[in-house]
Amino acid sequence: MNVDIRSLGYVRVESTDLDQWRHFAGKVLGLAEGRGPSADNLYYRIDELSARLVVVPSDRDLLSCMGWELADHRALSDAVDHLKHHGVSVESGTSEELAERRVEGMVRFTDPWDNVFELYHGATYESRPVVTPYAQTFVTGEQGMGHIVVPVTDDVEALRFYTDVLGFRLRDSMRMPGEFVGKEAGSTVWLRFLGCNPRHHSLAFLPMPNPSKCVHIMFEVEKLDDVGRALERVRKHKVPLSATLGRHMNDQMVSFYVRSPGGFDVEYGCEGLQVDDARWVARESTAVSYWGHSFGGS
Ligand SMILES: Cc1ccc(O)c(O)c1CC[C@@H]1C(=O)CC[C@]2(C)C(=O)CC[C@@H]12
Ligand SMILES: [Fe+2]
Repeated sequence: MNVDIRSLGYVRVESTDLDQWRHFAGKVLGLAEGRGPSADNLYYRIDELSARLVVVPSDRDLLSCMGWELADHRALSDAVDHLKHHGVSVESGTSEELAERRVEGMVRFTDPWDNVFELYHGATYESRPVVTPYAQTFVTGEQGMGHIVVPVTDDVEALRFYTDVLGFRLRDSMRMPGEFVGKEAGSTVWLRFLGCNPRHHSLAFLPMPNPSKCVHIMFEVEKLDDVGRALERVRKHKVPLSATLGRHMNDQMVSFYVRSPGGFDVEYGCEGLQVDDARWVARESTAVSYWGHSFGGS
């Protein structure tokens, strides 16, 4: 009886302006627009899975939920037992929700900071190869769709919840001055990076509230040239750059950050580190990046 999450599977976003998302996801990020069960939503593919990013019409712009993939129905029922044992209230996906997500089974719960997690199994995948608008290949497979950084308010409890209750493994930590996140001067808070597969981190948390309910989501492409070409599209379409190109210290990813229509950032990178749990040692990185990643300056 445990939670055995295999990867970040999908992200659902609420949007007041789907045209803006269509432009951003298709023309800037270069995701492949697909079709899905509802004509009202936007569905994006980056690999064989039917949809990785889904944009749903709403009266607000924010992250709706994250979908985390489990191996099968047995893994999902073990996860539910474990969550209930830890006092988490879990609701089952309705038949409409399963049909919309094209998964066989799904449950939903919120963490103590109102982040919405969906655990699912049995997603559909497509026979036709994905054709992305700029011919880039996304790094997915057992590493999942990428990573996501969510806001929390208690970094100590968040580490306990995501590791002991959700089964993520600690991969790296970064100390931040409390002032930076509105806490007392001289205090320290932790930014933690957590994994569930060979990707260095699939989930991270920042101890600072965020109205969009997400700090960023990250997509990884195979080639540096595809990161550079995406950066040129960002400039061409005058999308606000949140951080310049740089190489992170902990996962060694070369990436940049852009502001999405959801109010959170999208990180777009390549060359992310893969780790082996049997040998990995979680340490404390002492810088955001080896070079670059100037936040708030382009
Ligand atoms: C430090 C780091 C390592 C690997 C990553 O994939 C990654 O996104 C980060 C940066 C995390 C973080 C952020 O996204 C929001 C703005 C933050 C809090 C900073 O101002 C420093 C670290 C940044
Ligand atoms: Fe990131």
